[in-house]
Amino acid sequence: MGSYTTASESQLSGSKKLLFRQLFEKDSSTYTYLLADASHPDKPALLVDPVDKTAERDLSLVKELGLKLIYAINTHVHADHVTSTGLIKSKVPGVKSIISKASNAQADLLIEPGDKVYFGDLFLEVHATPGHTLGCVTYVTGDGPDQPQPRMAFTGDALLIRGCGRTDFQGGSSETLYKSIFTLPKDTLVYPAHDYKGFTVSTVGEEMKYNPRLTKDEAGFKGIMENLNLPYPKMMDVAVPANVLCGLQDVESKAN
Ligand SMILES: N[C@@H](CCC(=O)N[C@@H](CSS)C(=O)NCC(=O)O)C(=O)O
Ligand SMILES: [Fe+2]
Repeated sequence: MGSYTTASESQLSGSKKLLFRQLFEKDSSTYTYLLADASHPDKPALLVDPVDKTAERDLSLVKELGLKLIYAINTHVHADHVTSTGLIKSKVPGVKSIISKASNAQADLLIEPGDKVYFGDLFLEVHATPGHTLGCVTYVTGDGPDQPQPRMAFTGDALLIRGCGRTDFQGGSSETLYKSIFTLPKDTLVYPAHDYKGFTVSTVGEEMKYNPRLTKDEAGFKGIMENLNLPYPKMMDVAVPANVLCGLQDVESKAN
C-alpha cells in the first residue's frame, strides 16, 4: 500500500497547476485519486473513489499537503469495497459527496452527463459510461487552455487497463458497455478504479489498440463478457447496500 504519483505535475501542462496523486487500496486493488488546484489560494481538492479502509491515510495526505477537501466522489456504486465518502463527510465538515443520478444512490450532489465539478479553477466533466453498472460515469479533466493537458479520464470500472468492468450484475450490459467507451481523444490518459495486474495508467489510444476485450467486434466482446465466469466480489452483499448510502450503513463502528 502506498501513495505515489504516476504523472508528475511537470508532465501535465496547462496554466493552472494540478496537484495529482494516485493512491492504492490493496485488499480490493482500488485506486483512489486526489486532485487539487494547487495554484488557488485555498488549494481546493477532491477525492475520486475513496475506500473506507484507507480513509485515514487519504485524509492525512490531504492535511500534509495543505489542501481543502471539498468533494468526495464516486464513479459508481462499488460492489467490492465500501466507499469512504460518508465517513469522510463525518470527519471533515463541509465536504460534499457526489455520485451520478443514474446510480440511484444517495449523495449531496447527484450529477448528470455534461455537468462540471469545479475545484478552484479546474474542473471534471461528467461523461456517461454505463454498462458495468447502469449509473457508471467517467470524470474527465476539463477541456480548455487553462486545464491540464493531456486530459485525464477517471474511468471507474467501465474501462480498465487491458480490461473492462464485468457486466453480470448491477444492471450491467455488455452491449451498453461496448458502446459507451472510447468516445474520448486518443491521447486522453486513462486512470481506472482498479488494477489487478500492476498497471497504473494508460491512454485511450493504447487501449483501442491493445485492450484484448475491446479490440473485438461487438459480438466477440459479448462472447468474452458472457464467459468470464468470475466469482461475485467477496464483499458484494455488504458493499452494495452500504454504498447506496455513501458507505454509511454501518457508520457507528467506523467513525469511532
Ligand atoms: N475478486 C474481487 C472482485 C473482482 C471483480 O469482480 N472486479 C470487478 C470490479 S469491482 S465491481 C470487475 O469488473 N472485474 C473485471 C475483471 O475482468 O476482473 C473481490 O472479490 O473483491
Ligand atoms: Fe464496480
